[in-house]
Amino acid sequence: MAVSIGQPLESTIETNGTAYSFDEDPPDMPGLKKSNERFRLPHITDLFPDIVPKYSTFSTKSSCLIRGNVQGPLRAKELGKMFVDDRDRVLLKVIRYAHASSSGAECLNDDCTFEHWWLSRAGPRSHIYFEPTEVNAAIVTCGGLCPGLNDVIRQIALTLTTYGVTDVKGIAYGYKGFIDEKIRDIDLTPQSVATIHLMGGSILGSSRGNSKTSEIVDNIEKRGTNMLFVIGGNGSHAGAMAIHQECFKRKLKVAVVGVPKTIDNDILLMDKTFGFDTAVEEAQRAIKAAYIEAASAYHGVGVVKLMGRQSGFIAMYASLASGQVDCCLIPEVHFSLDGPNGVYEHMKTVINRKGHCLVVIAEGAGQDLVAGEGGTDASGNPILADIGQWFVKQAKKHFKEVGFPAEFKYIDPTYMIRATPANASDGILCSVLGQNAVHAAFGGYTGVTVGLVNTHYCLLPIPEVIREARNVDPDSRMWHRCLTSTGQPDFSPPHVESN
Ligand SMILES: Nc1ncnc2c1ncn2[C@@H]1O[C@H](COP(=O)(O)OP(=O)(O)OP(=O)(O)O)[C@@H](O)[C@H]1O
Ligand SMILES: O=P(O)(O)OC[C@H]1O[C@](O)(CO)[C@@H](O)[C@@H]1O
Ligand SMILES: [Mg+2]
Repeated sequence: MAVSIGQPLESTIETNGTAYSFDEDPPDMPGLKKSNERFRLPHITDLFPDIVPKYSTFSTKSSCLIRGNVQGPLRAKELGKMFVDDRDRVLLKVIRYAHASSSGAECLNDDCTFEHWWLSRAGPRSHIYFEPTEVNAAIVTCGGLCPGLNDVIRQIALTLTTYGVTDVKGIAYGYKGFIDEKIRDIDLTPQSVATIHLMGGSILGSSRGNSKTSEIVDNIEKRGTNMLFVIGGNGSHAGAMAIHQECFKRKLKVAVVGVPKTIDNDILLMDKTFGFDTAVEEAQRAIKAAYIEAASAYHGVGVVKLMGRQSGFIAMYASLASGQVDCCLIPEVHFSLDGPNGVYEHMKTVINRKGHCLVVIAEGAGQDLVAGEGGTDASGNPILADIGQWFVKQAKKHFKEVGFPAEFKYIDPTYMIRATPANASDGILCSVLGQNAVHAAFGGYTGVTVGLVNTHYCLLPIPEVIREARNVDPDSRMWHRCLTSTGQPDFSPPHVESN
C-alpha cells in the first residue's frame, strides 16, 4: 500500500526512512524503494527498538526550553511547520540528459534513462530519542584545517543548548584527544563559543593519525558520551563510521554524526563543503597579486599554487572567478609541458599576445611528472612533491634554453588560505550544517552526515559520501567553462596507440 506524504504531526511516529510501507513505489516517487535501501540511515532504534521517543524540546517559537510533555499533540497545530518529517525527501539529481554524450552526463545507458534517487531531508524532528538533560555531547575536529571549523563547533554547541543540553565537551587535537590522557577536554558553553567564529582554525585543534577505534570507543564508554559530532574529511568520516559500528557492536546508545570538512571540496554527492567558498575567495588575493607582479614585469609570469590534493576544485573555481588566469593545471587532467600542445607553448603564445601570463596550479597536479617525496602522512594520505616550485624551476630552465626571456613570480598562499575565518556564505553553510547535525542526533540518527544537495540540506549515510574522493570531471560543463575562460588548449600528452 502506498502511503502519501504530508500526514499531520499527530500521526504515529515515523522514523528512519522505513516509514513508507509499500509494495511498490508511490506514483509520484519512482525509485523510492531502492533509494531507501541505498540511502538508508542507521537509527538508534535499529539497536533499541523499544525506545519511546518524546516530543522535542526544540522550538523556534519559544524563548525558553519546552520541557516535559507540554509540547504534546495539542500544540502540534500551533507549532505548525517547524519540524521536518522523517519521510520528506530531496532529489539527488535534477538533470535529465537526452544522451550519454551530453556534457557532464552520467548515464546507465545510451538513452540516459532518468533515475530518481531520494535523500532524507535534514532538520528538527517532532520527536527526539535522547533526554536533553542526559546528553553528554562531544565535538572533535580532525584532519587539515579549513575555514569555518569554529563556526560549526559554535553552532553545534549553541543548538545543543537550545535543546536543553548542558554537558558539551570539545575533544582537543582530533581523535588523539580520546586516546592521549595528557590531552585535556575543552568545556563548550554558550559563553565560551560566543565569538570563536571570528577566528580561523579550530579552537579544539586538530590532528592526523592516531585513531584506534576500539580505544576511542573505550574512552567514549568511560566518559559516558552519547552524542559525538565529528567535523572532518573523508578520513575522519571513515573513523566516525567505525566508531558508530563499534558502539552498535557494544550496544551503546551513542549517536555519531559527521559534518563534512574539506577545503578541497572532495566529498561525494554534495553541492559544496564548507570552507571551499572562502578558499576560492581568499585565493583571489594571491592570484591578483601574481597578476599585478606579472603584468608589471617584461614577459612576466605569475604562478600561484593552490590546495587540492586529488581534486582541483579550488584551482578551477579560483581561476574562473579571477578571469585573469591563462592556464589552470589540476590533478584530474594530465598535461605535458613540452611540445606544440604543451604548457610552455601556450605560455609563450599568451606572453607574445599580452606581454605576461598567469598560471594556477593545484598541489596535486602533475604528480606523474615530478619525482614524488613518497610515503604517507600519519593518516595514510600520500605526501605530495611540491609541484609549484618544481614547475617554476623547470619553466625557468626551459625558457632560458630556448632563449625566450621571462620573469617568474611564484606565490604559495596555501596555508594562509586555510587559516582564514569563513566568509559570509560559508558562515551560513557552517551554521546550518552544525544545527542539522544536532537535529540528526536528537532524531536518533547515527552513522550519518549532513550536506547540501541540490541546494537542500540532507542526511546521508556516511559510506555513500566517502566511497572515493570527489573529483573534477574533465567532461563537465564547469571544467569546460574554466577552459573557455583561460583559453588554454588540451595539454594532454598525445595518445599513443599500443600494438
Ligand atoms: N579508514 C579509516 N578508519 C578509521 N579512522 C580513519 C580512517 N582514515 C583516517 N582515519 C582517521 O581520521 C582522522 C583524519 O583523517 P585524515 O588526516 O585523512 O583527514 P581527513 O578527515 O580526511 O581530512 P583532510 O581532508 O584534511 O585530509 C585521523 O585521525 C585518521 O587516523
Ligand atoms: O599540511 P597538512 O595538514 O598535511 O594538509 C595538507 C592537505 O590538507 C588539505 O588542505 C585537505 O585538508 C589538502 O588540500 C592538503 O593536501
Ligand atoms: Mg582526507
